[in-house]
Amino acid sequence: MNFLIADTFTASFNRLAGPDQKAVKASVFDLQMDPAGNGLQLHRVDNSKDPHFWSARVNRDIRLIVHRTGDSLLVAYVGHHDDAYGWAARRRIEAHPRTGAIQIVEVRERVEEVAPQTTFDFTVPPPPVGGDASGPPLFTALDDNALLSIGVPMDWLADVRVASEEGFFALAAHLPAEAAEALLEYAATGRLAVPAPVPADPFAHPDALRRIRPIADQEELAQALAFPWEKWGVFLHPSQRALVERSFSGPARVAGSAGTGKTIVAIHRAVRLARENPKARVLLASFSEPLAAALAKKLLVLAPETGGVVPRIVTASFHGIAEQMFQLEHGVRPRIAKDSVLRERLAAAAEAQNLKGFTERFLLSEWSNVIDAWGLESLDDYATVQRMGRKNRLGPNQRAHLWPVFQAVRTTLAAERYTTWAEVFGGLAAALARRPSKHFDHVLVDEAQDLGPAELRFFAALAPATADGLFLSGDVGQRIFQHPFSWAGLGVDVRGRSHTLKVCYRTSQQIRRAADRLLPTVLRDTDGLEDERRGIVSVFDGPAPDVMAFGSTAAEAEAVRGTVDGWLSEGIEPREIGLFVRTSALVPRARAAVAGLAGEEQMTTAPMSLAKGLEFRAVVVMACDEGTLPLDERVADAADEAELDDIYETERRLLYVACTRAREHLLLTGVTPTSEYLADFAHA
Ligand SMILES: Nc1ncnc2c1ncn2[C@@H]1O[C@H](COP(=O)(O)OP(=O)(O)OP(=O)(O)O)[C@@H](O)[C@H]1O
Repeated sequence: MNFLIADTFTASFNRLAGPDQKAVKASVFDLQMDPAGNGLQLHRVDNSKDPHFWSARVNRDIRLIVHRTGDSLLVAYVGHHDDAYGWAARRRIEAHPRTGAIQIVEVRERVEEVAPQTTFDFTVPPPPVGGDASGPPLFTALDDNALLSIGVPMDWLADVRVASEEGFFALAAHLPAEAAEALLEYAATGRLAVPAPVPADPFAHPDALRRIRPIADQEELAQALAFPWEKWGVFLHPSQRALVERSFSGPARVAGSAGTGKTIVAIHRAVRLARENPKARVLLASFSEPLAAALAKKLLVLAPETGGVVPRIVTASFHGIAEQMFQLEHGVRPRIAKDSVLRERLAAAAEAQNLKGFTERFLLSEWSNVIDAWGLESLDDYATVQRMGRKNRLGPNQRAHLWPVFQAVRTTLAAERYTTWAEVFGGLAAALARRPSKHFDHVLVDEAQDLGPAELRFFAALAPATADGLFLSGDVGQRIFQHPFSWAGLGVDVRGRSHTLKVCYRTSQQIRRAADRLLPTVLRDTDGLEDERRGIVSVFDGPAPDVMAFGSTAAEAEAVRGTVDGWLSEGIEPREIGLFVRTSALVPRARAAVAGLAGEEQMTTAPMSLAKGLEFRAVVVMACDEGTLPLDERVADAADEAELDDIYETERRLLYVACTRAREHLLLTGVTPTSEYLADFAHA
């Protein structure tokens, strides 16, 4: 007997109160042990169009809906008595006649009963569902054949044909996800997804697996029920699953814009690799300590069993793992020169060498991004380095003037036993590359777009040069800390092994679409890999983001406070609210706006650079003022037009990262004159 659970079950289970959940768990475990359902008073749901629905009694009020066919038992839904029966009455579970994937189809006639015919009422979606008197139909060019090929159920063909842009999301909620996504992608790009081949077993279809998962044993069932709100723990998009399961002969990369589940893929992949080889040691690294801690927490969702694979999966920040490896190599921790030390040594060296015409900020940036990042050791190296991303054309004379300053700083730092992160990464890379035996069997790196050259070398040296040795996930559109450089040039060639995720799970369609306007539709990295961002779709919709400009910071604070207060009264928890500003110095402006609101201390207020990897139900991006975004000091330091372009681009990306942390609500505010980016953001 195949025992399966559907995402509709975990979602409904998640909505129940604690004691009911406990009772449901016990019943589901019983059912797994004894699929005949003895003791659960199984009986057929007779007012359903589908004769295979049965209900099981959990307690006086709660009913479990299961679907029995041949030798399969699918746990489909759970709810209070009437709700559970009503759900089953409005559903059929069947293989789609064209794609062959098992679908949970909402029966069309019943939906009409739920949303009765209205003549002209915008509060209830006017039937046909998704149609809208004010907008032209979106899919008239697609005939039944085309609609069936992407998995639109027969019941819904007529509705899709008349759906307008405004009404589409009302309709999408009734469609199987693969059909809704394919239609959204078509609306954005004019391209229709190519259907997957029809498998012999309808439950094995990739689109069926995203909503229905076979459960092999009690352990898997326990895992599936332990964290029902973490849907990703059980149900993956077919494109995510493919990247989790696939074996790559060399370094591989998953790309995709914000919220497409790159981190989720990396975590699943780490667990898959650790499970497959009981001896494998796996490293799962991310940009910062908080992000590494978040990875560790998510790992427990996939592998909650004690013992098991988790102890063999090391989660660490980039710096954290480098520090550990450094200690192993040298027996001491590295003494890292902070920026303040570097700034001071650079200023001293510049004065000693009588260097004129370069700002302190430029010297630090040139040191960090060129001299130190690439480990340059001579004027010859400096004269020929490509200065990728620092496109300014420093002539040979300027470089010759600058070099003695940098050389003096190197000497001073060495004498003081200081080192830098780039030196630590570079030194370790050189040492580890020579080792035949590696510390880890698989290295997975999240937020890889912000790896510097020395860091990339380090991770490449840490990973074995075998299949599935190195896996990187990241989004070029979110690169905010590093200048671009060629990965292939450093031996990490992911061409042919790079895949882009296109379904956004985090951010509503409205917010994502607005944020996407901040970036070009196609991003190309230095190795020529293209990231096409037009066909991205979000799986849910919500209110459009708001953009507001004010005459003073006081007026801005008042409006932000009003909006946040509104969110709180809607039931959004304070910890689900984030306020971001361009710099740390502006954080007090955000704090002042929420001062005195209930739970203000639980709200995140931070500079945008710390927003990466996080997510909130509601986000405010404040202080988007002219001079702040892009940041005047950075702009003033640009050596030429090309470098200015680069600064404008990274500043845009910072805003993109901050905005895409929002799931449902987003507000952008500034004091007039506001940041020029707000206009890009607001224009449709
Ligand atoms: N298959 C899935 N089912 C349900 N939710 C998912 C799925 N995949 C991802 N998510 C959710 O989508 C959100 C974004 O996922 P994740 O953080 O992995 O995206 P990301 O691509 O790494 O984002 P970013 O680039 O912005 O850091 C998370 O809340 C995650 O739980």
